[in-house]
Amino acid sequence: MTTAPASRTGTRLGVLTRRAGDTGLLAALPAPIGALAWVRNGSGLVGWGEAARFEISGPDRFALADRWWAEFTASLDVVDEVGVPGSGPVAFVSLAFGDEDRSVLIVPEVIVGRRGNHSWVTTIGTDPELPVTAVRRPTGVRYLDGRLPVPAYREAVRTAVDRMRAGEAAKVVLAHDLLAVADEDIDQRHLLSVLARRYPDCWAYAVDGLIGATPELLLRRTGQVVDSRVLAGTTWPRDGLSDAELASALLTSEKDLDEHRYAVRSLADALRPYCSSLSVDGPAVLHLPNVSHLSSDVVGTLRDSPSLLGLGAAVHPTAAVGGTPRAAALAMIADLERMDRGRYAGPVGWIDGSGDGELGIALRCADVEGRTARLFAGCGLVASSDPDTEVREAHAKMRPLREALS
Ligand SMILES: C=C(O[C@@H]1C=C(C(=O)O)C=C[C@H]1O)C(=O)O
Repeated sequence: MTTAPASRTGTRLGVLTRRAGDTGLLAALPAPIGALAWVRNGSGLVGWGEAARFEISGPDRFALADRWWAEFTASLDVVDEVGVPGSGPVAFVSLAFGDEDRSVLIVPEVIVGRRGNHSWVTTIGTDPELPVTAVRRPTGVRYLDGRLPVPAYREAVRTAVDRMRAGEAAKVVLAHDLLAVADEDIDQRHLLSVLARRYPDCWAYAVDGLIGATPELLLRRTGQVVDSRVLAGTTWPRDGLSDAELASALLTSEKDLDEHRYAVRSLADALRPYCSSLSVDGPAVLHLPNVSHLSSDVVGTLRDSPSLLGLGAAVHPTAAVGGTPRAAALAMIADLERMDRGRYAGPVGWIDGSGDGELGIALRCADVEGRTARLFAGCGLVASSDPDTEVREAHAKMRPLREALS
């Protein structure tokens, strides 16, 4: 399914990027819904309003989104007084994990950006000049089963482990969901600001109601350089263990190292054909307040100038969120999860008019609509995984959103 660009037809849209004072990104968001964000350690982009929207589903979603963005940017009159990645026209991107669900690109009317010493405001078309309303915290939040409640998830993990022991796949990532319902419509800015404050090393994001803070960078393109942060292999704070003890447990766990190797290999193998050089640095341990992960950084020099979405099509889904071999793992996910992942575990981030941008993996997130938030979390499984441990790991991964909703 394709929908036509919803840009204002007939006239060329004007885009103006001007330097601005550094006033804080998330605090600029004017309204409780419709937040667009990609923020880490106080830098990044936020946006609001919609100058254009493109929705798509199907196996060609990356290519069709890419083509739409190229055509859309070619139709703009751009004045960019800053000239860094993220200035000028930007689309916020949130693509579905699978072929069936809806993917979306949104071009805001207003973007506020910060990168290094640069701060700017971009307007696309007209600035709606919305007054900033007060941020409201959600009240009366209660939790309900999602499509795959915990007992059914535990059983799905058990079955996946049995099937991997029988040789069906080496790694598969299974996820489950949970519903949170508040008394009133949830203010997306509250979730974003709590996530950004408690998880400053993650990328706090919001696109069309999908709100989260991901520690995993699928791909970033900055000119000819492409890089990625691959995570797989997880533990979490317990029994008073220090960070050093958690790190040494992870770095010596064959199960976690296996999970990690599959994920790095899937990303690096898919990226290598596009690169004249590619290096992998890791694994090291990334400590977050709720979990610690094995983490590897991959950096490549691009041979030509493939677009970020084109590269995304080549690497998604990595074995961090799919499995190994990919086709067998995806078949097992469809068979055992029996829920739509929607945009969870899909690429999320932004692209600009010169082909630069950042796509994270949409983890540690909730799909927010009105009073309801649908939370997701998943775990990489290998033949030696234990169902109860994986259920606890998924619980730890939902903690950021539960904290933000409480
Ligand atoms: C699937 C998720 O996380 C992924 C799975 C991990 C693991 O199994 O160790 C670690 C990081 C992510 O790549 C999630 O957070 O929902």
